[in-house]
Amino acid sequence: MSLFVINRYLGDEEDSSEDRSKVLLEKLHQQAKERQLQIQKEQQRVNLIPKGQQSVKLTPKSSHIVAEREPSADSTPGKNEKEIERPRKNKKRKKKQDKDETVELERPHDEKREEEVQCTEQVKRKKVCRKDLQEESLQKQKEENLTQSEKSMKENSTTKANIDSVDHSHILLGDFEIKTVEKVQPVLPEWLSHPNLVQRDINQNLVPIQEVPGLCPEILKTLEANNVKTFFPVQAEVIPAILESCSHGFLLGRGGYRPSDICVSAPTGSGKTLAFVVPIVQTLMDRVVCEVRALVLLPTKELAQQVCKVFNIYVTSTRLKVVLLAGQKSFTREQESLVQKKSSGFCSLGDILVSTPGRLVDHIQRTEGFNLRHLRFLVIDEADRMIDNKFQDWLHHVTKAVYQVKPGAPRMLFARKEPGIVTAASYSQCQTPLQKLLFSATLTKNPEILQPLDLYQPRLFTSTHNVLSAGLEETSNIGNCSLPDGLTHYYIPCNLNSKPLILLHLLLSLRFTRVLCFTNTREACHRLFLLLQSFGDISVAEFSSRLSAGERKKALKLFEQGKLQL
Ligand SMILES: Nc1ncnc2c1ncn2[C@@H]1O[C@H](COP(=O)(O)OP(=O)(O)OP(=O)(O)O)[C@@H](O)[C@H]1O
Repeated sequence: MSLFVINRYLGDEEDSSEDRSKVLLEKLHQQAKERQLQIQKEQQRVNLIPKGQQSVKLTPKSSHIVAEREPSADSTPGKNEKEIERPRKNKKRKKKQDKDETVELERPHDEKREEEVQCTEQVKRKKVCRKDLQEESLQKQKEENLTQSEKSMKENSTTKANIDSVDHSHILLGDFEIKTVEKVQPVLPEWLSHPNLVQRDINQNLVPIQEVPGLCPEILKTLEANNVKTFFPVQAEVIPAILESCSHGFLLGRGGYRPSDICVSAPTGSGKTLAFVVPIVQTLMDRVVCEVRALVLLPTKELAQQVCKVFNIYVTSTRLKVVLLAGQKSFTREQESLVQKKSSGFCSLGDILVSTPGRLVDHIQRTEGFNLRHLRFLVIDEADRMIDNKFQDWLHHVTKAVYQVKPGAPRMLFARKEPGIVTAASYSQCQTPLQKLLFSATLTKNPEILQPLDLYQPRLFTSTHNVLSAGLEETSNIGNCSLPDGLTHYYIPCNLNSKPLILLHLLLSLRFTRVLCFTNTREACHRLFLLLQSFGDISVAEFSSRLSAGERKKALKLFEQGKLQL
């Protein structure tokens, strides 16, 4: 086989005998010898080149050393690797050179020194020469690159202006193009950039309650009984929108579809509370079984109490029950007002829950039989504060409780499934929808902050939109806030120390009455209270979480009665 390969290599493909193969092997040997001789000749030719010429030759670093250094007596094998590589013929010449050097050592010192100086100068010159050559070749390379890039830049007219600014001291690698990049503009989702605009002036844009579509006679009667004859603009817009999403009852969305979530941004005193109380009461008033179907969350006990009071007024002519979970009562008493244990199991005692987030999470975790599986409305009042990081935990617990399946229970009609990707199959499945209603005086327009709420096709109603649109006048906005009518604000620039004195001046000299003064911490509130109380001339009370619920209630009552100045 190997012989066959050799034959092929030599261009002879004929089958051969043993003699023939011997001849071929000899041929091979002959060829190898010739090649070796050629190499030796070449090496000899290289060694015979004069030293001056060797230094001009641009060789790799290691060979520079050989060219620059004269062979010395103390040279170590490591230093003269190249010399070892030379053919043996050179050895004789080397020995001769070594002899010369020993003779050199015996020469007078000055002579030697002079030669050394000459030698170093020579080496320096050689180095400079080599450097010049290197620079020349680099320059050539640069020029070539530049001409190439200039050519391509000429072709591209858009970058022509930038050619002058090119730094010619650098080698250009490849083609380049300098473009001015447009600044990225933030884009709001459609529902935030194009909200439903609501008139701001509540005095001039009142709508008679009979003109608002969708209200049932019972509710109209209750409204009139409570001296509400007209709706404020935000109520006239929001109430019909919520009622429309419940036109097929609370068990199904309109047309069987999941209703849109609703966000309302309107100033303090614009009547937001009634905007969700009225439609919720009307939608749930015909319910058969008592289950928690509406949950209203507020950031503080007092606000929860206030909203609970309004609900209680509007449910009087219905079977609906409202439960307050805000820590006003002991936890056990709240549990008793929430669920009842019967022989058939636990049953809910409330249709509408008004709660603070912390207390609600406590009940979700610790109250046996309490569930949110039938929840239809989730109202988040003071939404900006509620979606603040401090309160974020409640959202996770509420969502978990809403989509929790009763252990061991058979799959019921309208049973709820956690929403996923919208498909034809998920749309055709009947289930009780959960609608989120967000209310705030200063609702954020930052979609990133609203994202955790997972709003479904939301609609925004706002009276704080600062774009001239739909024939509405531009509102008097401060950022995304707007001042309620009849409120004027002033500010007094002062240093920290003079603040209590200025307050005292307003109370004593200008005789301010029924003043609410806000501080940023409860400690600051307590300090200010002690300071003002020590003057004795003004009736002042403290109102913060330092006090018990009873003490706070008492202070609020005195303030309502006008018995407190501050
Ligand atoms: N249609 C109405 N007619 C007469 N009074 C109303 C009407 N709607 C609300 N009010 C009264 O206006 C006052 C302010 O209403 P409400 O507390 O609902 O405002 P709000 O927008 O919720 O304010 P906040 O942002 O402070 O919660 C309340 O005293 C309420 O009774």
